[in-house]
Amino acid sequence: MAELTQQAGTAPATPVSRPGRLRWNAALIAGTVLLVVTGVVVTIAALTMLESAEGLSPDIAQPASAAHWLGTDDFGRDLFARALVGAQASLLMALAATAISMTAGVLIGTAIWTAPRRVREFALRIVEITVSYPELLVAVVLAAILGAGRWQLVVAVALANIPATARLAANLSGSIHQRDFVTTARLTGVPRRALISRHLLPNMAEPLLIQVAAAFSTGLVAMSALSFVGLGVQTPDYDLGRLLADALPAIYSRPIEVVGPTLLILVLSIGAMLIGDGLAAAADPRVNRTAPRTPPATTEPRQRDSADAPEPAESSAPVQVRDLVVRRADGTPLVHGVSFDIGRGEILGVVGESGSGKSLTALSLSRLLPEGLTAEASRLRVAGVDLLGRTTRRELADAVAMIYQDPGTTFNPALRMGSQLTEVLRVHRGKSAREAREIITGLLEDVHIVDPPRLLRSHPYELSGGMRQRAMIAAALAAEPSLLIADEPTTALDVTVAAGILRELERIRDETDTATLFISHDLGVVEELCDRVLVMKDGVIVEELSAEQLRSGEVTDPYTRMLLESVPRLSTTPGAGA
Ligand SMILES: Nc1ncnc2c1ncn2[C@@H]1O[C@H](COP(=O)(O)OP(=O)(O)OP(=O)(O)O)[C@@H](O)[C@H]1O
Repeated sequence: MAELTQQAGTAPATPVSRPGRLRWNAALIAGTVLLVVTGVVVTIAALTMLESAEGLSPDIAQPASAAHWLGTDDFGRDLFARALVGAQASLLMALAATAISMTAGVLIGTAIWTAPRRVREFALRIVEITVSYPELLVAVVLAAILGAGRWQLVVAVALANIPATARLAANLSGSIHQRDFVTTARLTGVPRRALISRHLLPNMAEPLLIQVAAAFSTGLVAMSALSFVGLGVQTPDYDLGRLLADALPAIYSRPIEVVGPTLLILVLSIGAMLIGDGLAAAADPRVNRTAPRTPPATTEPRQRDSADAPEPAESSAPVQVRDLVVRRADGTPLVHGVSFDIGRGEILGVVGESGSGKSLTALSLSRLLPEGLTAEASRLRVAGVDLLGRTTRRELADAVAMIYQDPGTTFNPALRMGSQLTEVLRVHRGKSAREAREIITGLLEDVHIVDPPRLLRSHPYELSGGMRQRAMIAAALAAEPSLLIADEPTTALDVTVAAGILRELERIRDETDTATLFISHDLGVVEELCDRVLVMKDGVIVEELSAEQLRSGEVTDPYTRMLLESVPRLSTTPGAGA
């Protein structure tokens, strides 16, 4: 098996998003140097030049000279020192406003995405409405309400900046929410706080850093503007805006008075903008890649009114599905009354063309139907858990585990594999981190990972597609699920790697009691792997076959026959195919 020899650290077969590694570029370096140098200079100035900046002296209204680089004002205060000290005040206020607006905005934005659907839609609308008002206008109104003063100014500008950050955070959460690793985390019952701190925030870091730079730059300019028009810092305090306002009356007679504050506003805001541009340029475009097929929602299937349906036959199978119907919000059925069982240690294949309802059937069993879709059935059970009633996250996690098509989206790119793979054991089984690592190491060995400790130390992007898919299988087995749903688990893998994954599924069938629902387009794979096969078309099961019937071509439905005929076969008969 080709991928077994591939160790962590080699090039991945299927690249996944790779957050966190900052790639420096000219804009980022220039912006950082500009801001850091200015920050250091103004901080030193605030500590050492306070007397020249604020002490009265007889040298009033002096022109620029070696002693006073920008001259002095009408009270004999050194304008260069005042500009530097004022810049420090502006810098600190802009940092405070940025910290407040970013914290509040990110909390609001991520909370919106973990809220119930109606609350979320309402909150998103409110955010959209508030974003439509220009920030500066909102800051002016708030500053007028709060009154003049340093902290009032900080609060006004911070509040005005919150909607933009909240919208960005909500949009980012929305897109990350749809990725498989978040779906998995929800399926395994990861608490909401951990979902936000472990899975959402680390994957939003890059765009949020860019937003920090933008919020700082616009905040600094807004504060300076408000102080300039008299709504911010008041005499005797001063910031850059206040210094500009003080210089205004003498703008024609002594224009040099505006030079210091103007230059410092420019330097600080350009520094922040360069950092923002640099971060945007450095951002790995793959970070925002989303390849979700199954947006999460814990839609609870409804008990179907089965007055005219026949009484379901008693069955001891761990997975029992009767009369499953999945509908759109407008009532249109997408899956029409599907029924099947899966026995212990049995692999049931589901085949059919794209859109035939395979995934929706599987997602009904894991309660992860996309929003807007509802499921009804007269029976929907996995290992005694009635999915038509109320179930806890833990019951669901014990009952069902999923392996997805694209191992590149299955794991959170920001976390090491060890932390993710042990999550279900720590969350559900109450295992200590050490116990969880031991168990998962054993499971990784079972799925033929050569060096489990090394894999546990790696980030997902350091692994090949085959290794990630094996790790996904190990994580799924950690929950000891009664039902394993494998939704086209080999589609994104090359043939050799795919063969290894199929062998793992066979091994699970042979060595455990786990029932497997194996979804595939590929009838060739299904006839090799599965014990039984359901053929779906337009949301209906058109035929159910044993693997033997499929192999020998004993099919009755024309659609199945057509699918069979489309499977390429190698003939070993001499002369055949010539
Ligand atoms: N969120 C949704 N809203 C509305 N219709 C949907 C939604 N998800 C799927 N459908 C529709 O339901 C039908 C069945 O989709 P499903 O994803 O189950 O098909 P599938 O057989 O798994 O296809 P594929 O092999 O391409 O994954 C399709 O017609 C699809 O367009």
